Amino acid sequence: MEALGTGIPQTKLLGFCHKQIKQRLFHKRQVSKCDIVSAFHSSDKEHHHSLSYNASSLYIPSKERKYLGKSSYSSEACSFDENMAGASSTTAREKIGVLLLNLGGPETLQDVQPFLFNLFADPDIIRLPRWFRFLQRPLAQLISVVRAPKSKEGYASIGGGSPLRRITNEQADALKHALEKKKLHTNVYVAMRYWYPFTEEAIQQIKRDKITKLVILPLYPQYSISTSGSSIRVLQNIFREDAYFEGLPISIIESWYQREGYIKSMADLIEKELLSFSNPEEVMIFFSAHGVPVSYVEDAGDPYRDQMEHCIRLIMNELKSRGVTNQHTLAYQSRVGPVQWLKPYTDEVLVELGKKGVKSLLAVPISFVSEHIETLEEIDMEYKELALESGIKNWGRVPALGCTSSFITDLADAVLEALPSASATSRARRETDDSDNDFMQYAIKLFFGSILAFLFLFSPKLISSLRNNLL
Ligand SMILES: C=CC1=C(C)c2cc3[nH]c(cc4nc(cc5[nH]c(cc1n2)c(C)c5CCC(=O)O)C(CCC(=O)O)=C4C)c(C)c3C=C
Ligand SMILES: [Fe+2]
Repeated sequence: MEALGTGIPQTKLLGFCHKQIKQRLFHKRQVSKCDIVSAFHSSDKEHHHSLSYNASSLYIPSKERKYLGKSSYSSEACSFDENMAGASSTTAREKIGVLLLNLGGPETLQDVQPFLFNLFADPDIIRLPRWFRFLQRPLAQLISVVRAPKSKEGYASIGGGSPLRRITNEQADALKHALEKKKLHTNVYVAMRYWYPFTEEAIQQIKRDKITKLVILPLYPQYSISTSGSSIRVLQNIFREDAYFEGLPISIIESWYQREGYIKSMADLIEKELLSFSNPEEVMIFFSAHGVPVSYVEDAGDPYRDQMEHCIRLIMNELKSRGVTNQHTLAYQSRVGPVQWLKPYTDEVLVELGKKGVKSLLAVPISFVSEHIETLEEIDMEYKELALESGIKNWGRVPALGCTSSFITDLADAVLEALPSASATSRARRETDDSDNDFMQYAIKLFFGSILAFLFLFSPKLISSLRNNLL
């Protein structure tokens, strides 16, 4: 099993694993055991999992570098009235910021290749062993160029670009208003991981606005190393270099799929969509989650699969309590590259269900709260066609939550609940990575690495295998 065509056994990939993050946080003293447990372990309690910390307490091994195709851009943020004070837990002088984390998407077809470069250059997306990390960017360049034509086709079919920026801005606006209704006046910022507005810009804006307390809210209900984890790592890299952020009380809501408001909002959407079928009780509810490579869960301790399964249990229990007792199933979509991804795969399950005689199916995208290429193209076009070809007669799809008011109100409650636990502690002793400072080791790596990179990148076998797997 190889890691995304690198030729490196997947089982040997190191990356920065979730278990290591937990251990390192423990050893850095500043986060209590209790905080970590609440942040990483799922429970049936109906509150979010949040992690309060001071930025300087976190250890991050690798430097963040990314392609920046444009020289300037503005960060998206809702306006902030400095004189307005918030809810009971804040003081009149406090300036509360909410930072929404999201993936970002190409806005034009020209953006697609550099966007893909940013994505594949992320060490949380292609997880290379330490000694091979210098290959990250050349590999990202190669994979992004090879994959771009296929991705462009997808984006062209949904109007020439991703709707993510627009929808996320609308959600930011709606959240700000929902918080205002609850008497908390905030500035809501958007930080995208792979496209505009980039995380770094949102962070600069927070600093310029002199925010005094920050709640970080990833727009992914379930935690994965590859999504929320990656964005949080970037933030940690920025924060530990900056005295302002080291002193800023911060609370991170790591995952929130188990919140009552979210579960009920999802159940509402499903219930409503079932009614569009002529025989609603016969419809198979088909949850389709974005996949991750199996090694993330089995080797790196990514809680994503557990959280996904738990999330679906909670939604089905909620539906049951409303008298909806349809059959349901979960499958994983959008795999990339030759490695094993979480199973079962959406396309394979659709064919099986067709063979088994399922006639009506309601697809429910479950890992993301906005419409995006994988709902609009992959589910609505590719999977629908496959399902109909496989014998399924009646197809439906639940829309993404977007700005559904019960959902946004619940996110506002999550922010309010997270605020009291935002905390800052004194500057921690920084742990530097010895090997990063060791010039000899670096030179040796570079020498052998260059030879390997040459063999790797210019091998016709590798290039044709990449083409087969990425197109
Ligand atoms: C919870 C959601 C997501 C997980 C987990 C995730 C992991 C993951 N993704 C890739 C590769 C690609 N993802 C792409 C687009 C994309 N991914 C998500 C969400 C998750 N990804 C979203 C919302 C989007 C769409 C953004 C948009 O523009 O609308 C793409 C680009 C599109 C394409 O070419 O298919 C790639 C590539 C990996 C490798 C991965 C886990 C390791
Ligand atoms: Fe993805």
